[in-house]
Formats: sequence, C-alpha cells, structure tokens
Amino acid sequence: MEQKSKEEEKKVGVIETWLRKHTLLFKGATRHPLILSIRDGSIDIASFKSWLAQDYLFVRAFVPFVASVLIKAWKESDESGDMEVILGGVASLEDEISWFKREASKWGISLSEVVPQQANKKYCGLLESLMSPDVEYTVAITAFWVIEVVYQESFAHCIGEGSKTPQELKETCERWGSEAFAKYCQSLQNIANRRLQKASDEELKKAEHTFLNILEYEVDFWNMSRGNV
Ligand SMILES: Cc1ncc(CNC=O)c(N)n1
Repeated sequence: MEQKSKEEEKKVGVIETWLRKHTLLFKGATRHPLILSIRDGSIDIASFKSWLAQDYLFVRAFVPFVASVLIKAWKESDESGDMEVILGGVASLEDEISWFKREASKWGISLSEVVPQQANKKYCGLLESLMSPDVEYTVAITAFWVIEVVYQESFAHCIGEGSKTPQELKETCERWGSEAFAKYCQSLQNIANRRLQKASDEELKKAEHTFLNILEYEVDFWNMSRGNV
C-alpha cells in the first residue's frame, strides 16, 4: 500500500480537484449528444452546419479575448514563458479563421449571413466581460484553458478507438482532437494550475465560478445546434 505524502498531495492541482468535483458538468460539456452523434456517425448534417456557422462567429469574438489574456500575462505573469504559449494560441487562430471560411464554403454556408443565436450572444458576452482589466490574470487564463479543453476533449472522442465519424467531418475533429492541440491545452492547464496554487481564496472562488459558468455555456452552445438528436 502506497501512502501519498503531504508533499505529493499538494501537487494534485486545483484543476484536477475541480474536474473530480464537477465530473458530471464536465462530461455534459465534452460528451454532448451532438458530439456522440458525430462519433457514432448518426449526425444530422444540418446540425453540423449550424454549429459550424455559429462557431465561426464565436471564434471571431474569441480572438480579442485571447488577446486580452496576452495583455494580462504581460502585465501580471510571474513566468515569461506564459506569453509564448498564449501568443501561439493567438497565431493559430488566424489559421483557424481561414479554415472556417474554407470549411463554410465547402458546405455552402455564407458566413456573412449568419445571425448569432441567443446562446452564442450570451457566451460572447461572457467573453467580453472576461476581457475587462478588472478580471485577474489567474481567472482569465483559467477561462482560456477550459474553453480550449472542452473542444479538445470533445473532438478527441470523435477520433478515438472505434469511432464511426463520417470522413467529411474528420478534419474538423482533427483540428481540436489532435495530439498537438492536446499538448497546447496541457500547457494552458499547467499555467492555470501554477497560478491557482498561489491564488487567494477570493480569486480561487472567482476562478471556479468562471470554470463552471463556461462549462454551462458550452453545453448551451452545443444545444443550439443539436436539432433533433
Ligand atoms: C464554443 C467554442 N468553444 C471552444 C472553442 C475552441 N476554441 C477555439 O477554437 C470553440 N471554437 N468554440
């Protein structure tokens, strides 16, 4: 029988603790019926197209949010390496926006005509509130991590063992489900964990609240496009 020392216990990050405490909600966001329908091949393409169009608008709002996290890292971070990780995130969003445009044209979606739905507007509003200079770096980087990891966990599930994801959706799943994206999410998690470990109770409370909020908004976001699954 191995007994964990107090030192080892302390190494279990705040995020791991939250993930254990809020497993149900996390599963709700990362094993949504829409994702399960991609994985089992039963996906209704209209739902996929609706998600794609809405997500393009979301990602456009996500860019300034990530830029705001970059500014906070520059001002508040105790580790210079944080900036490179976040800057990498900003850079890859340029490619992502081009990808959305290509993908939309493949599916015959006219992005200029897409109208944001309620859940999307609400989520973009949350992003905007998190851009405020009053929001601490620790809270913002935690939010950034959870937004990314929901997509990573969701889409990785669609390309895992035994998945029946339709060929034409595989590229989408690879975008967020890839090993490279998983590594990037791990880097964000490490930064967030480091900051959370040093945070005040007040900040911890705010960060956990934001974490839960985002998971709920992600569920609402998937629900928007789920159609009749
Ligand atoms: C609603 C939502 N959540 C997370 C992501 C992933 N981040 C950037 O692409 C996304 N595209 N959309």
